Amino acid sequence: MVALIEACKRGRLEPLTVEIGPGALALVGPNGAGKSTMLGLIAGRLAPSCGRVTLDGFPARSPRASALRAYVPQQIAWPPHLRAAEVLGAARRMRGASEAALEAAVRRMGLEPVLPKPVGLLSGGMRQRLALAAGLLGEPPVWLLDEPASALDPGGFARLRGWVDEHRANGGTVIVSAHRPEEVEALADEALLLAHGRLRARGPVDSFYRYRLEDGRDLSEVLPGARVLREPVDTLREVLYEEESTSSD
Ligand SMILES: Nc1ncnc2c1ncn2[C@@H]1O[C@H](COP(=O)(O)OP(=O)(O)OP(=O)(O)O)[C@@H](O)[C@H]1O
Repeated sequence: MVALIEACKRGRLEPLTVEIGPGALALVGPNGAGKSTMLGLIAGRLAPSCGRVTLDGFPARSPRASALRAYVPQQIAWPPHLRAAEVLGAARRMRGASEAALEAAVRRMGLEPVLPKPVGLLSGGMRQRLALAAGLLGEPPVWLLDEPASALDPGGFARLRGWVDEHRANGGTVIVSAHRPEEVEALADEALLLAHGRLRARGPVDSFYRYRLEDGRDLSEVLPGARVLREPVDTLREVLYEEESTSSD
């Protein structure tokens, strides 16, 4: 399975070429960097302004590509009176998945106690678990997760991590946007850094800090928020924390 992005989105993402194979790739970068835009392009929710986006050669907006991927956006507005079980049932029918796949997804995310509840009465974390279970049930090869961990408690995060680990061990692809270094380190093997709509760097999570841009400059030279970094850039953790602390100035 290969996702290929040779595309741009006007005003949001400059032209870039990215090939993504099996494994887990984290999209990182400051607010407004273009992470959700990139996920939206791969998810077929956004049309590129130039170029093309394909999954295994199929255009991202084609039905063939949609059968290959699951997309869990940052927020989903379900009608509040729908029960969690009804949301999952609708997702199962839409995906053409089995009852067993639905039950497995419910167990994965620990949703048994909230199945009879209207989604409008669920906590933010439980809604996020529901979004993950509904989005990932049936487990297509490519998972697109937009900040999946932000509302999860440690128990929910451990469940997500376990599911992601198993998917990547089975040869699946996970593309996940995340801000917190501990989430990036837990969920991904590789990180891709976007800033201001441009691809800045890509490298293994555990050696990202030693990554140099193709033009020879250090990461800290092109990320405005990273200017204050100690030299050399020591860890991905440091890059993101410094970016956070300078953006609140
Ligand atoms: N519907 C839209 N129409 C036009 N521009 C948009 C739209 N949604 C987002 N943008 C802009 O596109 C750029 C990239 O936004 P995007 O949501 O992809 O960033 P992000 O990296 O996911 O940010 P965050 O970390 O805040 O979620 C930003 O400048 C944003 O203001």
